[in-house]
Amino acid sequence: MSIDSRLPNFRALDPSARLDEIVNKVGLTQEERALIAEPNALPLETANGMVENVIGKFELPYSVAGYVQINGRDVLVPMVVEEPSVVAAASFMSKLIRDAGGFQTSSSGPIMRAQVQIMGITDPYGARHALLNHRQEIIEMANQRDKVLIGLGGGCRDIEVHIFPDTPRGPMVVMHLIVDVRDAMGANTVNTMAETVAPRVEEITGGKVRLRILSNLADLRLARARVQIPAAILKTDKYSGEDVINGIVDAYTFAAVDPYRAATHNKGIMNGIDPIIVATGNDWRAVEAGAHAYACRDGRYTSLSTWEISKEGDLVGTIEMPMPVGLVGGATKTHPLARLSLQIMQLKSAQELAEIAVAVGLAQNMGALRALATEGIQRGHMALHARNIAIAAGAKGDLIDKIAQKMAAAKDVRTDYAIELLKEFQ
Ligand SMILES: CC(C)(COP(=O)([O-])OP(=O)([O-])OC[C@H]1O[C@@H](n2cnc3c(N)ncnc32)[C@H](O)[C@@H]1OP(=O)([O-])[O-])[C@@H](O)C(=O)NCCC(=O)NCCSC(=O)C[C@@](C)(O)CC(=O)[O-]
Ligand SMILES: NC(=O)C1=CN([C@@H]2O[C@H](COP(=O)(O)OP(=O)(O)OC[C@H]3O[C@@H](n4cnc5c(N)ncnc54)[C@H](OP(=O)(O)O)[C@@H]3O)[C@@H](O)[C@H]2O)C=CC1
Repeated sequence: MSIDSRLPNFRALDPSARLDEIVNKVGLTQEERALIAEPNALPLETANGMVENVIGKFELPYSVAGYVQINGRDVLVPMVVEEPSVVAAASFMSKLIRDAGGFQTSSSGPIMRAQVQIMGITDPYGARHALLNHRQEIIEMANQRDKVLIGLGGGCRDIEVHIFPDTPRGPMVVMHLIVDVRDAMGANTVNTMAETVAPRVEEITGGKVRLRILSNLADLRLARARVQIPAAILKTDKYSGEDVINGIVDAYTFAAVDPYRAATHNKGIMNGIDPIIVATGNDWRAVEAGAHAYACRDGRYTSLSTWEISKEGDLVGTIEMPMPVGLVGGATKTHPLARLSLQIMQLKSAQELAEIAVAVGLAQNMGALRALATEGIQRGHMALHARNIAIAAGAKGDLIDKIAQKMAAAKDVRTDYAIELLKEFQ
């Protein structure tokens, strides 16, 4: 079913009316609606089965970003995040990008690496060749364990052997299993394979296998997004489109050359990505680890995105990064709201989810750079953060927005001012 991801006036509705709009657009049932609306989406019994030492549940806001259009397909994007202005910026930039034709995305196959560390070897180059001579046998052995994955067209595809000839503990050989994990994130899948082949690896090399674990530097599982936006779409009351474009490209260049800035720039990208990873029950630590390791792959930490100016003078943004996410496995099927998030996005494959995540990451990056390079981050962000401050100061009901608006208008968003205003209004 194709949907319309535009959400005009959505922000003006109350949460229940917003939910009705999403239910209607996506065609959710009343039972599914109730899961989002009611406070017990994740039963304690399920939570207790997910992790250890559970004493309760910790809730976060569940939002939907609008206007996202990817390769011509409209997608409503669920986001779970505690930080104000993230969802607003994702929607706003997706709206501008949509007017310019939307996101173009692509991805590599869902390929993960597992590492098998081999110690106690005096002839690491000889061991490498021995392992490569047994390549087919090792692949077949790895594939014996997971019939479901093989049935789905996945499985171990290849091996690589890396050598560290001179470590403080002597020569180290590291064999990689290169595994197509289909629609899973794949950690458990590849870890099982690595443990399965380890005894044979010891026989082949005469060494001692130590670690058998996936690598979170998922550099064979890349997702990409590209946008091209004419200056006319970017102009504001105070800035010409050319000013905005030059500001964004200068801001990107700062991140490209300076790791202190790149860390913040990439945090802005992850502002768009992490909330989708959380909303779908995926492993955000794995995504974060992969992102930052990839940002440093040439030995110098740099930007995960690029911003350039096309021949026509348009702004061109791109992003390419690891995106190890699944539609099955982990908590994706255990957490009822994670299942619903996948349904809201109407996903058919993990690669589609990966592409949506990086597209929203790119939009989020554009939102932050656009604000930073023009009026500054505080106007838009602090106006929304003011509601948090008002709540922290003790405001309830209508007073939250009243106090937040007053602080934003005065450009003075502080808890002590909020407390002062609360006393005035009460
Ligand atoms: C915050 C905005 C979007 C306001 O921007 P604005 O110009 O006030 O927005 P607007 O009122 O003209 O609305 C435009 C659209 O934005 C959306 N929108 C606007 N407001 C809302 C809202 N309340 N609730 C829901 N949606 C909202 C909404 O889609 C709306 O269109 P509509 O659907 O109404 O036709 C803008 O100022 C912005 O994009 N700022 C950047 C915010 C940002 O990056 N936040 C991240 C937190 S800061 C950080 O952690 C990262 C950083 C900055 O350090 C990274 C870095 O340094 O690179
Ligand atoms: N360093 C890290 O990042 C680590 C992360 N983890 C955790 O591992 C979990 C993810 O592991 P993962 O292997 O994805 O999870 P699971 O083991 O839960 O699920 C993967 C399994 O699902 C089955 N499956 C069913 N349908 C499909 C399909 N369409 N595509 C692929 N597989 C399918 C497969 O076989 P079958 O049915 O036979 O199982 C596959 O092995 C996360 O919770 C993560 O936090 C764990 C260790 C380390």
